[in-house]
Amino acid sequence: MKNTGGSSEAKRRAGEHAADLVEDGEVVGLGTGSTTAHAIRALGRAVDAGLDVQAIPTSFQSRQLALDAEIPLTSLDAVDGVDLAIDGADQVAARDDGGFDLVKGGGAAHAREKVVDAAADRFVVVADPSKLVDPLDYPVPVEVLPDARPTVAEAVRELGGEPSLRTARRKDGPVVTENGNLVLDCDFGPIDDPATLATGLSALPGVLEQGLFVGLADEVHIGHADDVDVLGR
Ligand SMILES: O=C[C@H](O)[C@H](O)[C@H](O)COP(=O)(O)O
Repeated sequence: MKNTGGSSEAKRRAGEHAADLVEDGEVVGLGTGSTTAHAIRALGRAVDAGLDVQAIPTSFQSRQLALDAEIPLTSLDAVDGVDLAIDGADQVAARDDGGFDLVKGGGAAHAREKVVDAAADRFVVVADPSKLVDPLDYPVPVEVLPDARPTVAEAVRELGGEPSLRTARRKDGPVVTENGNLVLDCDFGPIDDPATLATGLSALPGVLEQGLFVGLADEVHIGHADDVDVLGR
């Protein structure tokens, strides 16, 4: 379930701005989605011009874009760390401590994204202005083992949410993630305490990963028609 708001020009500016942060010799995490795609293409142009980087993709889509752009690929088990991760978001809310909370997973890639984004020394979110909200109120994607769908759905209701199984547009049946699991989009209405909700969802047996990224992001680059705002520390 994608947050499809925002202009592609704003997304392009945000993505290209973040790609400019990448320095020679760095290991870069490549998020997933339409905004990050602009960053990947821009990084590909920089590689073509001589920049030396290794990238870790977070999905089939970002891997394919990186291959098309001829960006050298690596994996978490082959590097000492990740210098920078660039990733999109379905919603972004500023925190009182200067950080950010996100809802991610509109493309069902949030499990691998969270692993790579959390491993990065610097995690930069790229987004258009429609993604900035207060508070978060986007349905939280919860990736579940197929057998656990009914029990997790019941537990989500007990936490105050309304789960709905994500279905595919061009297939009869559910979306199956790249990890072989299902996705429950869980509508909690306004999320006043993302940290507590994230802890509750992550603790449910059968949940592989949920789409609340609490306090992980270091910066948010918001693209506009003609410039980019950088929010964060
Ligand atoms: O699973 C997908 C990801 O979390 C995306 O980063 C998120 O849905 C934002 O995508 P977009 O930039 O296309 O709005």
